[in-house]
Amino acid sequence: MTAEHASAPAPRTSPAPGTLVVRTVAIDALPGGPTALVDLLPDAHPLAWVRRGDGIVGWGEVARIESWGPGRFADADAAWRAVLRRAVVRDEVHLPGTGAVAFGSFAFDDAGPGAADDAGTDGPDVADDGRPDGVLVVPRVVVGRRGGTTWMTTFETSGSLASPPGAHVLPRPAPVTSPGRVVLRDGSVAAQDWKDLVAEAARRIRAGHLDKVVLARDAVATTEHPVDPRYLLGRLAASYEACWTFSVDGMVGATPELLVRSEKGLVTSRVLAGTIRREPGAGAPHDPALFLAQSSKDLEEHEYAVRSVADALAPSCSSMNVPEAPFVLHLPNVLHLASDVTGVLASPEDGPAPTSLGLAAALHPSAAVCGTPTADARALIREIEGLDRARYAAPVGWLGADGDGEWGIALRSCEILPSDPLAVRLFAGCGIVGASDPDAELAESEAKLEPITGALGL
Ligand SMILES: C=C(O[C@H]1C=CC=C(C(=O)O)[C@@H]1O)C(=O)O
Repeated sequence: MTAEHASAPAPRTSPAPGTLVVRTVAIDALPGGPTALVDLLPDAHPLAWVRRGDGIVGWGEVARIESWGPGRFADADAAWRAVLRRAVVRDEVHLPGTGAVAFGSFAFDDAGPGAADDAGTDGPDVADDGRPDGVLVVPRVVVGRRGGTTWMTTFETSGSLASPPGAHVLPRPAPVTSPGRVVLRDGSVAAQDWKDLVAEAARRIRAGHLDKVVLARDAVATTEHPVDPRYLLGRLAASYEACWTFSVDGMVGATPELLVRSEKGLVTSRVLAGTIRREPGAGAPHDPALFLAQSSKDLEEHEYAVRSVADALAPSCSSMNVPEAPFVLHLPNVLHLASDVTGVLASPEDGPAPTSLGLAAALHPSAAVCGTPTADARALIREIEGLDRARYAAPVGWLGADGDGEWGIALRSCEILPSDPLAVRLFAGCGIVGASDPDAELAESEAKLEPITGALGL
């Protein structure tokens, strides 16, 4: 069913769906290591969803689905199913990520391009570029690996299943290029001014207007040479193995937060909120993990995030497991409080179960990136943040033909601006509660920028 929204343009599939011939075959094992898949990617528009060396990468584009506004998820989901109705698929491997898949990236906000400009944003001109609020890219070639199995999927608009996959031989991509000298500057809101926003948000929370809000900031990196996304991907995949390294339509990053995975009826979400820097400097606690696990401010932030995920998943699940206490996730830059929420997808009597993208839509925006209550937090973000979040903090991932898939929250990420290949916009946000300290939050946001600044060579 296509969602209808008066102000948003209708979704678009280009080229218009014809018959798609999809074929997956097993191929020889790749070398081991976390970058084996991303090392295959060509420089133009690489697609990636990789963790610990497994996952899928893709290139080329056989179809693109674009959607806008509040219906961006449902419209994209419906358009994907329309593509699949005309697809002929032969899958000789049958693993998650084999057969027909599309890579997707969505905007954080419902309001569409320009929303933050109305709030007086003074950043780079990225909002009114006419870009869609959601995109699903159907590649020409996918290579995937899971456990010991490696496969290739080809997508063709002509040909037959009898013919061998057109690109059975793995490509030898052009050498990865360095961005050269990189200069980082403040984005929409100067770092020092951002602390005032944090103080204002904490004041409103203490005054009882809301419980929690996540405030984000951006920074802009300008580079000497055009940014080769693979330069970032290789470094992120090697350094942040516990994260999902992604690249979809110019959005590149390594997120530690899995919004939802739906696989054969099992739903999983890794919820993160509550953070301590790895090297917080003088006066730091002797054992940061213990400090974090006992920090009432961080436990409060975390509890809101877990609750929002559990509440959003509950209507779609017949049973759920919500851990009583979080564990501490260790990353090279920060430690997080983390909870893995799992559920069994219910089979509704009145129609199909939601796809992974439908579940992502129900979960977005969780309290890990927005706040509690959601509507109040969103309103405060729009009022004071002064930032067009674009696709930061929104679902990014992949969707399969059976609706299974994985969607991360696009954190620890950057947007390679289509309008300027020498500019990259980086994002980081922090959960604010009544006890939040502006200096500590600014330092935390700097630590959250590190995956991308490090990948850029800064
Ligand atoms: C919003 C971000 O992180 C979220 C995820 C983990 C921990 C968070 C925190 O402790 O504030 C944030 O909720 C970000 O990295 O930009």
